[in-house]
Amino acid sequence: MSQSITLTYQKPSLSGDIKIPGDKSISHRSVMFGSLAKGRTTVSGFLLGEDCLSTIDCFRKLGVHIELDGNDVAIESPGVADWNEPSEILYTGNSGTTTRLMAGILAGSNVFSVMTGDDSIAKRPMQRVTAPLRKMGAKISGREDGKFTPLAIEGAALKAIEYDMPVASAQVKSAILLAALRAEGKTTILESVPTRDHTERMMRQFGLDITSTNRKITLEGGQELKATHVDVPGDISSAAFFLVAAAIAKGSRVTLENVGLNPTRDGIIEVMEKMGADFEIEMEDREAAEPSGTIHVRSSQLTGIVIEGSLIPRLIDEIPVIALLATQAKGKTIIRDAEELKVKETDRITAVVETLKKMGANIEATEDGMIIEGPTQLSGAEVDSYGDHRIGMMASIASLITEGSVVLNNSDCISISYPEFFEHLETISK
Ligand SMILES: O=C(O)C1=C[C@@H](OP(=O)(O)O)[C@@H](O)[C@H](O)C1
Ligand SMILES: C=C(OP(=O)(O)O)C(=O)O
Repeated sequence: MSQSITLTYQKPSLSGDIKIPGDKSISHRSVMFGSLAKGRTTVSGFLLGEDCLSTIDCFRKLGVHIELDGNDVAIESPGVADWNEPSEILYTGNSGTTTRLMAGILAGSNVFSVMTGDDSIAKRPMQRVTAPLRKMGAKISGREDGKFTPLAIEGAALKAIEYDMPVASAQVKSAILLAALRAEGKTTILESVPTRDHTERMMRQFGLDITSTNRKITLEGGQELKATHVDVPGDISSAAFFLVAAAIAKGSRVTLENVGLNPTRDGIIEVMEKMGADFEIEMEDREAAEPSGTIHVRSSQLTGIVIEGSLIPRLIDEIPVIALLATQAKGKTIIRDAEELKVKETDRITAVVETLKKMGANIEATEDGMIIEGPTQLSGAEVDSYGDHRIGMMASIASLITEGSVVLNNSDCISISYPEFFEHLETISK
């Protein structure tokens, strides 16, 4: 039952405050770590997006007791060594993070399990995790020899590896680190480009000894996790939609509270700065595992820039909405080194270019990104989310500045990462 919505705005000036909901990456990890640790872990600020609910569902099937009370979660776990062998298939829905991190967790567990997800997950590459996990001794079988879901994983005794990452991916790094926890010996991971470090930070929060210097991460297997409390900050990838909205809708002034500002995730801030956006950041001045703050943003004149190299992993999920931002910047914006976009929920290079072209943008796809020339007055159009939450939200934000309505088909997928999105859009566009 896919929904279609018509978005009609008279080019409003946006104003008001939004409290950004919990970070998706950190919410997933809070339930994973809380389930690995024996005892009671509590979480506040948890994201109630469908992807994170898929993670909860998987651990419930493994015998972990998980209670939700609004954005608070209480996890009571017997510890990884005493999970139940699930009688049902672990369904990971639309979530790449759940599927890949669970592969690492299940590889070193004591249970046999089968994991599968939706049609989008079925197309996403899994060899990037199954190959290194097999090197560690994991017993994994799967479609096309483990290239795709479904994956069947028989928990096994693992050994440490040294792994030079062939792709810049926090999901791959995290899957290996989670398996390394249960492996004999010291695992070393080498990253050529740094990726989000939420797993490393949370490992420390749960009392583990992990070192990370010069893109080399090491973890000794066999360490015990200590159950704790996790405070999840807001998701900068969700805030990105409203940062861009306020930057491009003339006369806007918007405050975004509770924005996670981990330096491995804040590439969009660097982009906005270079483009000449008008914003201020107030950092939350308390000790926390993950930094966060409030961002005040106003509309301004923007200039096109080049976005490439080590900046890409720091803003990979924000590229759809950054492409929209670039349609309103003067001159050329070039996004390169972003071929990973092709293996997200959909091929995001094609989806972004087709969607913005329908609205009249001057945008072309390249092998590893896109080139956008602005500024362009966008026009209303009928578009599709491609079943991808980030494409659906990008198109919805575009409707704030289009001449005429945007009809968005398949809008329901937005609840994957941001169930309150339309409510928040209403709040600032009234
Ligand atoms: O580790 C994570 O939580 C994530 C890592 C990124 O994926 P890759 O590891 O595939 O780059 C990102 O795109 C995804 O939304 C979440
Ligand atoms: C790519 C994303 O998530 P995942 O890989 O977890 O499906 C995303 O949220 O943009």
